[in-house]
Amino acid sequence: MAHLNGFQMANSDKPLALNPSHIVPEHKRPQLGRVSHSASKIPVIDLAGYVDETAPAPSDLVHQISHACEHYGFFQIINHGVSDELCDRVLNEVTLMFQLPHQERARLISEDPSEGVKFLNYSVPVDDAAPHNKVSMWSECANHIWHPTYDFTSQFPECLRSYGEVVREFSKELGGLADRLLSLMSQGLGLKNDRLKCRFEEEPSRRAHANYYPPCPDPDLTLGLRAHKDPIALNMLIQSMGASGLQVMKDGEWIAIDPLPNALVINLGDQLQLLSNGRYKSTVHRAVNNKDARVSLAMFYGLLSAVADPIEDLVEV
Ligand SMILES: O=C(O)CCC(=O)C(=O)O
Ligand SMILES: [Fe+2]
Repeated sequence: MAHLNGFQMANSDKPLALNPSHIVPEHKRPQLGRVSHSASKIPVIDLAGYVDETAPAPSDLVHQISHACEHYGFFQIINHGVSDELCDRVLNEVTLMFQLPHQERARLISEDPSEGVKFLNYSVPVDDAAPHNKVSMWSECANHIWHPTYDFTSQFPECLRSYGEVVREFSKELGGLADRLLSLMSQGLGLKNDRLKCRFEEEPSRRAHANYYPPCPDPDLTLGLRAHKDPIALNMLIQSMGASGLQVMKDGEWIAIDPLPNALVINLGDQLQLLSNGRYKSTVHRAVNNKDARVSLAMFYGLLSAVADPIEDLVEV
């Protein structure tokens, strides 16, 4: 079987080739021909001019954010204040990281949740009715903590140095962006600007997932990431231009979030759904494959523990 540019998963002793472990049972395949690629189906919100999260935002902007959070749980943002040049450099470094010799990545495979950085190859059930039948996802993930100020890369191995440098720079920017988004989301819930931010600062969790989806000879038979909701509060994601892979379930239909120049994809996870007392939605999404490689970097932010209770002011008594 033809090898795919010689890419080798970190957990494998052979170059990657499509084999039975990757093949999704027929009734759970992505049916790519049925996916909607209509750009207008997921909101695109322009943050131009919104720089100070401590000041009240224009009511139209607050409305756009709360509408997207309530009805979609997903949106894209443009003019978000993170330079295009930096986003390009980050995505380039993600690509280079997955071009490291597979032995170097294999050394960083770990089950230890406290590990600073680890590589993962997922093998997961895709059908609730058959929880023991696992399918290998056609993807690899590098998972590490991030922080806007503290040097989280000091424990990174030498081979991730240049990735570490750029992702630190990016994390500074994303810390500020998270503050602005949480301020808008708080205002959308009728709360004080800093209400959500203060809640997260009690016990913050920040993890990054750098995802690599290798070129796939038959994307219709595989999944990059199975359908899931993110358990955390907020995800801020950049994706490579070109191949489209991220898809969102809306009204029973899969909708592709095709890469949009200079945009970040924002989605809410289960914690924000709970904190907002169900007003904001955590939405099912998945990643599918292409004949070409795709990369993304998901920056997750939320609370360390699962959230049980909504923000007090949102509970009617
Ligand atoms: O690669 C993507 O676009 C999806 C990533 C994602 O859903 C995740 O890391 O949880
Ligand atoms: Fe996700």
